Amino acid sequence: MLEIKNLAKSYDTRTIFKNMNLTVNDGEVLSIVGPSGIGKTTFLRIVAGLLPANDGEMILNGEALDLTGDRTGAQVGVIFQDFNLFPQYTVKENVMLAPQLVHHETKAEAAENADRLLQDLGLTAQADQYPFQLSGGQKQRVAIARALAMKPGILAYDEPTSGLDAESTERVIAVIKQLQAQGVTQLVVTHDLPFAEAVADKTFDFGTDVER
Ligand SMILES: Nc1ncnc2c1ncn2[C@@H]1O[C@H](COP(=O)(O)OP(=O)(O)OP(=O)(O)O)[C@@H](O)[C@H]1O
Repeated sequence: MLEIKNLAKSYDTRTIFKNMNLTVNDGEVLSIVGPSGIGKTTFLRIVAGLLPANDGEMILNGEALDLTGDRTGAQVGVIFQDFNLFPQYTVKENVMLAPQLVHHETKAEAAENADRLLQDLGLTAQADQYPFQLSGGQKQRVAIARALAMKPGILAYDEPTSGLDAESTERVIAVIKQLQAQGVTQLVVTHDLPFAEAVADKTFDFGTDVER
């Protein structure tokens, strides 16, 4: 479960949001919507531990997350819009790298987990390919596999359907639902309302649900 209490963020003197309160239960999918420039990416970067909050708390499965913008743990897995895959590594290597470096998994353990995740996400045939050889939808699923390999308490996606065709969007919906059935808690920042409708258990609207 993710609990957000009284979260606030300003850039200099400009308040982007304040008194933000939110609870996402295990296995729930929360969609985060709102007009352009309202603060969704800012919020996601705070959740990811990349940007400091000015005030508030974020508690994941009973553990307070660092909100100084300098988090070292891997409690939150984030799938960014540009995927940030390592271009010099194969798909499987992309998935294997961080668990070995951060969780000190052996190469054999990391390989076994990567094989399983790639199979779950329909990417077994792409395991030895490089990111430049993949479609947008395949890159998206590699980014999801790579995030899941770190066994995060929550997964957060930034605009996961942007640039995807209808078939790839359907596939992302299927992946999110599959993870939801496994009890994975997920946050989805999106402009795509039909997509939000298809995956979300509940919606947080930055246009109306926060103070500023
Ligand atoms: N580093 C920064 N310094 C100052 N202001 C910023 C900074 N980053 C973002 N902002 C401002 O904060 C506001 C929220 O930006 P943010 O990118 O979070 O919005 P968004 O809801 O994700 O928009 P979009 O849907 O267009 O991506 C915007 O007005 C933006 O100009």
